Amino acid sequence: MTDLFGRPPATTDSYDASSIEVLEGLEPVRRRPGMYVGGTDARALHHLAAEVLDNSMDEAVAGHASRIEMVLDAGNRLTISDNGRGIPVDPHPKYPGKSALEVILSTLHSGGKFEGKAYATSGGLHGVGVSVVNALSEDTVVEVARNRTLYRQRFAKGQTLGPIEEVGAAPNRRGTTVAFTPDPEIFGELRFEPARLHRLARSKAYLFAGVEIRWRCDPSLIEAGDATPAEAVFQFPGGLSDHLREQVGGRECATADFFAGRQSFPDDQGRVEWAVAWPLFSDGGHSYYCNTIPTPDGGTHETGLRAALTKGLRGFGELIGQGRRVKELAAEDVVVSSELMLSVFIRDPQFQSQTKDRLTSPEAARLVEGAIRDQFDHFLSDNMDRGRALLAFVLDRMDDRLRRKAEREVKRKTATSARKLRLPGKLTDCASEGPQGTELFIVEGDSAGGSAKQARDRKTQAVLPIRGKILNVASAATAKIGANNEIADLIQALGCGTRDRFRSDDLRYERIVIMTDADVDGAHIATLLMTFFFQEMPDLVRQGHLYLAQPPLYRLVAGAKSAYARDDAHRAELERTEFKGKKVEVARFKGLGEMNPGQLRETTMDPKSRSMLRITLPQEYEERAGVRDLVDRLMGKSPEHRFRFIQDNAARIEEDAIDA
Ligand SMILES: Nc1ncnc2c1ncn2[C@@H]1O[C@H](COP(=O)(O)OP(=O)(O)OP(=O)(O)O)[C@@H](O)[C@H]1O
Repeated sequence: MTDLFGRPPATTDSYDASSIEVLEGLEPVRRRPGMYVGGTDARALHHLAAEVLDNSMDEAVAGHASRIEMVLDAGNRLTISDNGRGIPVDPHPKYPGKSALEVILSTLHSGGKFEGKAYATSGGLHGVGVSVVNALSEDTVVEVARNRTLYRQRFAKGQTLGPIEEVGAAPNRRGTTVAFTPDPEIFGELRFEPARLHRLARSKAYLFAGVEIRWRCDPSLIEAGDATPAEAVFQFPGGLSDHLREQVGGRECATADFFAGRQSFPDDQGRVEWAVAWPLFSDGGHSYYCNTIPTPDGGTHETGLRAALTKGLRGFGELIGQGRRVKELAAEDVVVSSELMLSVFIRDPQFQSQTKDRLTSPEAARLVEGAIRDQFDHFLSDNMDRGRALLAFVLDRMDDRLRRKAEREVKRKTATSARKLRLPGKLTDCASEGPQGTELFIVEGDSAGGSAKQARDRKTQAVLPIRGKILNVASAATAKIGANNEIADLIQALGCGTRDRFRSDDLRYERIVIMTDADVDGAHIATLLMTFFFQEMPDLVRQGHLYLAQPPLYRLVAGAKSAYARDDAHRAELERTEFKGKKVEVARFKGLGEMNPGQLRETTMDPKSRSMLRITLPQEYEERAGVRDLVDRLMGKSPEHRFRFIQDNAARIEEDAIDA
C-alpha cells in the first residue's frame, strides 16, 4: 500500500507518544498567530496595540487611571502607559520564584478579570491579550511604578530575559508602561501606521469621558499628504455625543437635537451610553461597543436599543391618535436610517467569539431596553413637535419599506412589461419608481458600501456593494460567468439582460456608476467592471449609461478654506492658484471608506457638486476593430496589449469627461 504520493506508509510503531507534541509557554502563539490575533496582516499588527491600550482603558474605566499615553517611535516601537494601579509585581502564590507580572506576560490565561473582583466591567476577559503581544514582539519591556518604587522586566519573543528588577525610587509615579516592537519574523515588513493608531486612541477617548489620552509619534513617520498630527490630546467630556456630532456633520436631521444620554443599570450592574440622530436624506452608520471593545456585529445590547426605540415610537403614536398606523412599525424603520452609537459597560460580558465581534450576554438586552426606554419616552413627549417630526419620519421609512415589499412581489414597472424580478439581497435600492433620474453605484467592498449608503440620496440613488475582484469575464467561459455570484447580482440589479437578450427599456437605472478607491486595486476593479459592460452589455455603454465616479485623493485646508483634489497634478495646481502663499494642510484619502459620509456625498455622489466621467466606446475604434478586439485588449490574456491600450486611450477617456 502507498499513500497519496506513492510512498510506503510509515510503520504504525513510529506513531507513538513521542510524536505527540506539547507546545510550551507562548510557543503556540508564535506557531499560529492567526488563532490569537486573526492573522499576520496590518489589521493583526494593530490588534496588538489595541490589546495593550484596552488594558489601560480597563484600568481607567475601573476608576484607577485618568491618563493614558501612546507613543510610536521611528523604530516601530510602541509605548503605552497609564497612571493606574500598576500590574502586580509581588511573587505569585502559585508560581514561586516568579512575579505576578512575569506570570501575566508569559502565560496564556492569566489575569485579574475572571472573577470581577479587581475590575467590575472590563474589556479583557480571557487573560491572553498582553501575553500574546509579548509572544509576537521581538522585544518587550514592562515598567511598573507601584509602592513608590519602579520595577522593570524584559522579554524577547515571549521568553523572559531575567527576573524582575527594582530600578529605583519613584515617589511621584504610578502605573504601567508596556513598550514593544512587533517581531519582523511574524509581521515581515509591516509597520504601525500613525493614522490607524491615532484613530484608535481617539475612539477610545470618546467611549469614556473620564479619560485623557495623549498621542505622539515621530514626525518622520507621517507620510507626505497624511494629515495625522504627530501629537494630540483627546478628552471628550460629551462622550459619544461629541463623536456623533462629527459624524452627522452638516446633514439635516429629523430632529434638531440628538437623542443622547447616559444611564446606570440597577444594582450596580453597569451602565449604558448612547447617541442617535436621524439624518433626513441618507442612511446612517451604526457603532456598538461593550466595555470599550467594538462589537461590529452588534448583539444583545443592539437588540435592547432597537426595542426601546421602536416601542417608544409605537407608544408615542398611540398617544397622539396614530395607533393604527404604528402597528406595522418595525425596528428597521426606526434604526436603519439612523446615525447611531451605543456603548455599554457590563460585568462579565459574553461574546460570540475570541475576537469579540458580537455581544451575546442575554441580560444586556433587558438592561439596555429598560435604561433607554424611559428617557426616549421623555425625549418624544417633552417636546411634542419634536416627537411628531420623528414619528412622521419613521412612518415614511415604514411606508417605503411596505411599498418595496409590495413591489418585490409584483416588480417595479418597466416601460415594456411588469415582469417579475427578484432583486439581489445586497442591493440597497432607491425609492423612485421608474428609471428616470436614478443611479446605481457599484461600490468596492462592504465598508465603502456602508459609507455610500450613508451618503446617497435615498430617493434616486441605489447602492450595490461588490466584494473584491470580480471575475474577469474576458478570459472566462460563459458558464463560469453565469455562475459567478457578484456578476449574477449585478445582472439582476440592472434588469436589462445581457448580450442578445439585452433590452435597454428594461434597464432599471438611468446611470450606472462604478465607484472604486482611488488606488491601484480600485483601478483594477474598475477595469474588470468596464470589461464586463463592454463584453456583456455594449449597448448600455454606447447609449451613455456607464460612468466612473471620481473620488478625490486629497483634501486641502487653509484656515476656513478647503478644496478637494483629484490627483497629484490637480493638487499642485490648487496649491499654485487658489491656495497660493497659504499654509496648507493636506489629508490623503486612502479609500472611499476614509471619507466621512458628508465628504463622500459632496465630492463623489451629489449631482450638484460631484464630478464624474462618462465612459464611451471610441467610435473609430469600434469601426476599425470591433468591440471584441477591444475587450481582448483590455482584459484578455496578453497583459502587454492591455497596458498599451490603457496608455493609448487614457487621454481620450479623460477628454470625454463630463460634469454630470
Ligand atoms: N495596564 C495595566 N494595569 C493594571 N493591570 C494590568 C494592565 N495590563 C494588564 N494588567 C493585568 O494583567 C492581566 C492580563 O492581561 P491580558 O491582556 O493578558 O488579559 P485580559 O485583559 O485579562 O484579557 P483579554 O485576553 O481578554 O485581553 C489583566 O487581567 C490585568 O490583571
